[in-house]
Amino acid sequence: MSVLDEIIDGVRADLTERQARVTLDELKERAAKARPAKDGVAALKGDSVKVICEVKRSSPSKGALAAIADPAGLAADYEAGGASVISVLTEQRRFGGSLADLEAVRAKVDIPVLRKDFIVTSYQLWEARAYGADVILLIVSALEQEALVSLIERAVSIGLTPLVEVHDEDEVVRAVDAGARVIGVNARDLKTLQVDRSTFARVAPEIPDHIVKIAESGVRGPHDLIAYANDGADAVLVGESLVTGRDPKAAVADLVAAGAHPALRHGRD
Ligand SMILES: O=C(O)c1ccccc1NCC(=O)[C@H](O)[C@H](O)COP(=O)(O)O
Repeated sequence: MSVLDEIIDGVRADLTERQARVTLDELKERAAKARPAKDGVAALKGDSVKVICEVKRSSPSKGALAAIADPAGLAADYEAGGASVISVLTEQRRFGGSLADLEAVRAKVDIPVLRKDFIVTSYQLWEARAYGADVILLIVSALEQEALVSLIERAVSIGLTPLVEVHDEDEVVRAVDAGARVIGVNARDLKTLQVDRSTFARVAPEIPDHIVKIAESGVRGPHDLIAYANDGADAVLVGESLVTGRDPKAAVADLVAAGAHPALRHGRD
């Protein structure tokens, strides 16, 4: 069984427990009272390369990364540094996240918030909206095509922007066929957990021009953002280097400044 399979088994077990406590109707009522969702696509487009900053306590590949007692405070620092979107890992067992983290971050920042989790049912989409998310992650390798199509449709219908994650060219075809408008290429192989930054350069050319392209994982600093941007990234998603660094706000500001460099505008206008 792969690491991804193991994670999803745990996600399904936790989901069963939450579904027994909170009905779908209750979630929908809560979602109806939430602030309207912000436009994730608009937040990720523009002249500069955008930065998505992640609240990440631990990971299957590295174990504990950072305690993060105040996820909302960290998110506020990211926003002050110029982040375009905050990513909140809500998976509990392997990443130490929660829906409470999502809710706290949503209450603190004005920019769009991504619920980063392993979404396999529409119940989790309603949870995402009920706790204030604007964007959700759908991982192609974790979903049958029919489920991918239906989750994208349902997400859009309730105002969420789906970020559809791929790892290879075949998954790009599936994501595009399913109607993705935002595609993230994850450099981390979810079976081996190895990060290969060259994945984006190989896979991104297969993504049609009108789709927002995000390079996920392995960004250690501005040099990696610039490399991803030169290979066509509209945005980068950064976790580990921000949560393990000494000054997240300054680190984000450095990334944002690199992403706004006029030299990167070539081919992006
Ligand atoms: O981070 C992991 O070890 C991991 C393992 C299995 C599935 C997903 C995993 N991470 C989720 C992510 O995609 C990253 O948190 C995100 O792209 C940020 O990456 P990084 O900047 O390298 O922390």
